Amino acid sequence: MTDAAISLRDLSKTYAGGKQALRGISLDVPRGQIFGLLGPNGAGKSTTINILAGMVNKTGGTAEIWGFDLDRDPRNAKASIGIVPQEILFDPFFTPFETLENQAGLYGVPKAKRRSDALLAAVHLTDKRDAYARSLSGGMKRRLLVAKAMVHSPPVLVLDEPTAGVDVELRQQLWAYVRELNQRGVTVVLTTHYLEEAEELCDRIAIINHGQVIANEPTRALVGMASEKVVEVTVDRDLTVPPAAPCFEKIELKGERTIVITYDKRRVNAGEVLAAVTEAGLGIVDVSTREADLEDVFLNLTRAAA
Ligand SMILES: Nc1ncnc2c1ncn2[C@@H]1O[C@H](COP(=O)(O)OP(=O)(O)OP(=O)(O)O)[C@@H](O)[C@H]1O
Repeated sequence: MTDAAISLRDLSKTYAGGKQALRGISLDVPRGQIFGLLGPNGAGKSTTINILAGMVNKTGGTAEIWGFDLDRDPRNAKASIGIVPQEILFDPFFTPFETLENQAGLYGVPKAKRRSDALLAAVHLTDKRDAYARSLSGGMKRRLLVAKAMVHSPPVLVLDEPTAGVDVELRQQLWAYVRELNQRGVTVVLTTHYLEEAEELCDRIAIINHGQVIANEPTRALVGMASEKVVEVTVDRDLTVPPAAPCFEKIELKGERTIVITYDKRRVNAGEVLAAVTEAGLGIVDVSTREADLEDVFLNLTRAAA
């Protein structure tokens, strides 16, 4: 037993048709964090989450949720986790309030301890309390799903691609709520394709590729792993062909006077890159640099492991 919120050891899954979706996933989600699970399509994120949700049976390894082993103590393991699935599935004839009450009933939450109205308020659905679920917008349904996953007050909340297809404003609202829950002590695990969001929101990120963990680091350390940097230089004359230099990994023209240079910060520094521009006979009018972001790291890691 560990004191991690979720602890996976050598978790594997081979589907009935022979597809090996997970090839021995081992990772710990520290308690109290927002943990990101990233990976390209088909990497095994949903399979991992579905195993935790009890919807898919693992074929090897162990999983613990809040210290409870999924095989030996499934009831406590299940009570410790709330899952917001990727797909929106509701009974269209129940209202949001009834949906939450029914779910609380399924989890055996006594009436006196139910918090349906508070949950509806938290996800800004109080004014839809008694509307039919089928009349809710996609975004409202997604918020209701989050509330539904929290009816039994689990210490761990897992969100599978919660903001896919959700507009920017709503995404911000959802993230604000996730942050609020986290501040109140809920450990959050999320899968997302929005790297920027993972970077902004997550304390720690694991990257899965072809059913294996290829990185598992604090977000800052992961972003620091990027070796490429980009510098944008505006020069003093129009160009039709960008200059070349051995220290440039890549160079592109953006408009007539701006060149975008990618360089490897392990090999050269920005001074050398700018000196190469000057040596090409160009005057420098303006410079801006961009730190490599998670996307660069992600592409490098998944490409290297392809
Ligand atoms: N029920 C199933 N039967 C057979 N193969 C499956 C099943 N579910 C998933 N797979 C396969 O297992 C692999 C992992 O899929 P999974 O859905 O876990 O990936 P993912 O990382 O969640 O991707 P996505 O972001 O596209 O949902 C994929 O190759 C997928 O085709």
